[in-house]
Amino acid sequence: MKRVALVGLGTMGPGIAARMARGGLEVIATDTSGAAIERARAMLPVVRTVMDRLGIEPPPEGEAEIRFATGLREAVEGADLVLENVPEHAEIKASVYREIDGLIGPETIVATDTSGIPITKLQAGISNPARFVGMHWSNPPHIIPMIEVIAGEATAPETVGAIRNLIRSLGLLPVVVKKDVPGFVENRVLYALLREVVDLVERGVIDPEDADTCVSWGIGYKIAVIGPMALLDMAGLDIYRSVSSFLNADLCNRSDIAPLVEAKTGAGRLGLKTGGGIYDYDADAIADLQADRADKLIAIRRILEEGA
Ligand SMILES: NC(=O)C1=CN([C@@H]2O[C@H](COP(=O)(O)OP(=O)(O)OC[C@H]3O[C@@H](n4cnc5c(N)ncnc54)[C@H](O)[C@@H]3O)[C@@H](O)[C@H]2O)C=CC1
Ligand SMILES: Cc1ncc(C(=O)O)c(C(=O)O)c1O
Repeated sequence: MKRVALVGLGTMGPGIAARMARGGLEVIATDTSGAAIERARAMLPVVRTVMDRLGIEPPPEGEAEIRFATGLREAVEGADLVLENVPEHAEIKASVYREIDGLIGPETIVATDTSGIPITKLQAGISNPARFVGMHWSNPPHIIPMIEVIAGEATAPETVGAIRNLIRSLGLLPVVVKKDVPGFVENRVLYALLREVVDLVERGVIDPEDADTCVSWGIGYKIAVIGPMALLDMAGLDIYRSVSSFLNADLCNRSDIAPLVEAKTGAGRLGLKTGGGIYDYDADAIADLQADRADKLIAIRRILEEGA
């Protein structure tokens, strides 16, 4: 696999483009928004510096080029892989698949970075579903090494194998999800946690800052080293059995969107990208906050990879 077309340059696209180019893949990236293309172009030096600090080396042939295209036709022409990164709405994704369908060859793989729309549903809108697959990166994609690979009912095993091998060749960690369940694995786990934390904050059990301290220093720090299944063994399955016998029934099980989230999104408070969400952000301090987070993620990743 040599050439990748990346469609969508919002939160995820620029980091993915940079990571793939660092791995030697020629990237042609596009977005319907000219502003998004310019923002992505401007982000590349910062992202490359973070990858340098992570010690992510290019292959002997060197880092590949990233080009920006203003239209889908130019972006996907000659691509071995088209990676779709447009918003998480099935209809928007379907319109992209309809548009590229006539522009790509039978060998081109189309992958989606959907956070959790079933692949079987998305691949129904493409004429070669055997070459369609989920490739779910985690944010920030130039730092987090794990990528989920998900087959839909019509995905060929060779397509899964090709994407898994591609991820390995980039020095990243593919995890093949064996069933096409909504949210796959990473987001099922993350959203179980987020649902509970939002509920606890909403019910006044804890303030947002203390919830973050509790989860980051109590669970997050430990879980980076000891995964949840291994944690069960560390705690003892007898303990888990006793606690879960009364606690499971009391955990949040709401199936709608929490009022706190509806209120914030309704007021346009989407988080960092609008200058405020759960917390408020000073526009001048956002770059420093992101740099500080990148520094810490780099330091933790080095230790996890190399040992203390
Ligand atoms: N934000 C996150 O933390 C993560 C998001 N994802 C998934 O990745 C995908 C992209 O997410 P984000 O980057 O957060 O979205 P975003 O909303 O930040 O960016 C999407 C970009 O797609 C562009 N776009 C819309 N329609 C287009 C079209 N027809 N052709 C080309 N470009 C088009 C928009 O202009 C925008 O720049 C979604 O499916 C999302 O669920 C996956 C992992 C993490
Ligand atoms: C809130 C949220 N939702 C989805 C994702 C994703 O992986 O798709 C993430 C992420 O961190 O990557 C996320 O934080």
